[in-house]
Amino acid sequence: MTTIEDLSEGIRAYADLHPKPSNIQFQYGTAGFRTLGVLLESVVFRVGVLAALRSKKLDGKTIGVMITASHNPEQDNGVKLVDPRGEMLEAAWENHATILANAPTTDAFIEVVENLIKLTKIDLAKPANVVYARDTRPTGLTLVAAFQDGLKASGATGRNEDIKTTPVLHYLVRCINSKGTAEAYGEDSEDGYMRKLSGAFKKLVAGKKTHGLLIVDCANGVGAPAAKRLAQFLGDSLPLQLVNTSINTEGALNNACGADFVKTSQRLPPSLSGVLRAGQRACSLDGDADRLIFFYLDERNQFHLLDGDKISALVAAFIVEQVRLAGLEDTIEVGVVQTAYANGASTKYLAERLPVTCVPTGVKHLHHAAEHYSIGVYFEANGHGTVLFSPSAVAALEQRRPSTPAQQTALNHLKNLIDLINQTVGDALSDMLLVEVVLAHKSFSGIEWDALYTDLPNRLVKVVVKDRSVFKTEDAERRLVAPAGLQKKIDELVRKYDGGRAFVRPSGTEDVVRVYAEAILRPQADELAFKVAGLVYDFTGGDPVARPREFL
Ligand SMILES: CC(=O)N[C@H]1[C@@H](OP(=O)(O)O)O[C@H](CO)[C@@H](O)[C@@H]1O
Ligand SMILES: [Mg+2]
Repeated sequence: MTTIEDLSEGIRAYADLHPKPSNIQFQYGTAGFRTLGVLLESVVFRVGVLAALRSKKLDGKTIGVMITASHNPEQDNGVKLVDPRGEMLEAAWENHATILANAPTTDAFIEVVENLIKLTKIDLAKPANVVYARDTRPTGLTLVAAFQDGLKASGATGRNEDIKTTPVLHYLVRCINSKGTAEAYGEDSEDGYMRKLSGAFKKLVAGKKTHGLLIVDCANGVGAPAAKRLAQFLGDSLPLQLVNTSINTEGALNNACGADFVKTSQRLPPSLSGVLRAGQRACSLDGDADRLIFFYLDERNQFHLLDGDKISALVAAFIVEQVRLAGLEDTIEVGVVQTAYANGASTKYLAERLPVTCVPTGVKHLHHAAEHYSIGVYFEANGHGTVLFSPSAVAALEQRRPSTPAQQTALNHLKNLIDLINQTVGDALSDMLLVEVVLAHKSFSGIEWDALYTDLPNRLVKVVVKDRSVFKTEDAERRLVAPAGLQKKIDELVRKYDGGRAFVRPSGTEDVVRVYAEAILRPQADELAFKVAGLVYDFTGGDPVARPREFL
């Protein structure tokens, strides 16, 4: 496809098979496009064309496309693009994606495509390469077919990876594009990924005791087949017991299981009761296996959550320790990135030990901020995160000539961590191995890990408002600048609570405003959250009749 005319003709041949539903506006948000799966055919078709154009723009580098709605209900689906280094799509192109998705007719779509080509100076003679995968949702196959039509319409070469986890797709993109270069990331296959992770894991835990059987809740999603394969590669180095692995059972995906369920409801998935024993650890993946939450039951069978903040604290402290043991504390600065949803106790624990940055919600913000440290650790409280080693940190590790066996050991550990950690994106399976490495090194069970700091009781509440776009924030979303006057009222409330903190922001993924509150005592955290929720509701003219009863 070398001319605009060819491309327009190609699009015309397929676009009418996937017409845009007339009453819907699509938005490429924090997680790409996401809505009911049956509404997305036109969007994925157009994303096929967009991915081809993005690839041409980048000299034929391979672009990734993942069809998933992560932790959302089974009937939802979504699609997002992955840039050549395995990172999220460049922000300017999110905008192009939204415009393309909303063109009302085939003619209008062709026109915006032509505009995009001119605006971004795309040379259509360049090749286009796209690698794509989907999660286990029932709408996935139909959407893949529509997406493939988008590739055909634009003459792109596609590589179908079928059912894969989101992090594996990101990994593949980076491997394909870095093949044969000095930055070669690995073998571009799922087994290559498994070999890389499990190989590094085995080296890191050699001579250490891992902690018996780890229960893995796979959310009845794509994590199940991936974890099964990983278990084969891990062998005895980390025995896994997989639960919630029914990927073909209708309605099972993310239903009363998975990382989002555990984090949001702060309790054990019912399917694990009677399976998880007191003192034993377990973890939950989300529907596309890029989030991870740990938990355990104490001797009184009380549930304890070990969330993204706890993972961050555990991992950051370990890396700082290894950097010091390697004698590199003056060369390598380890820093942590969080969002406002990080538990206040975690921020305090971390800030006493290393630099901490707070950024707005959404992984791309965390990822970019983490790139500013030589080693940047980032996790959202909900369990999405990873660790980034900058080129300068990698170089420092390579150049370092250790003067003692202890320095040599720490240096080896850090180098193996680079291979263990999926640096393209948060990765539940890679993070699970990372946590197990640190626990093995520290001889920690869930209890000692949990004791690093005590979470402040907290509560997250959704408020449905008429128009969430009137909510504007500043200071990494911790304060409202609009609607005018509301922040002052929130401040007045917060002041009345011991250790109180609360903030309000519009969700980027749902049509709600979120209220977060924490305080020293559980009833106080709840009260503060429901008072702020009530305040937000009333302040924005919420209907008194429909006012949720729990709002105070
Ligand atoms: C409080 C919360 O968990 N918010 C989530 C949620 O964003 P919202 O903008 O809050 O809807 O979805 C994002 C994408 O998955 C995730 O990055 C973020 O952490
Ligand atoms: Mg996810």
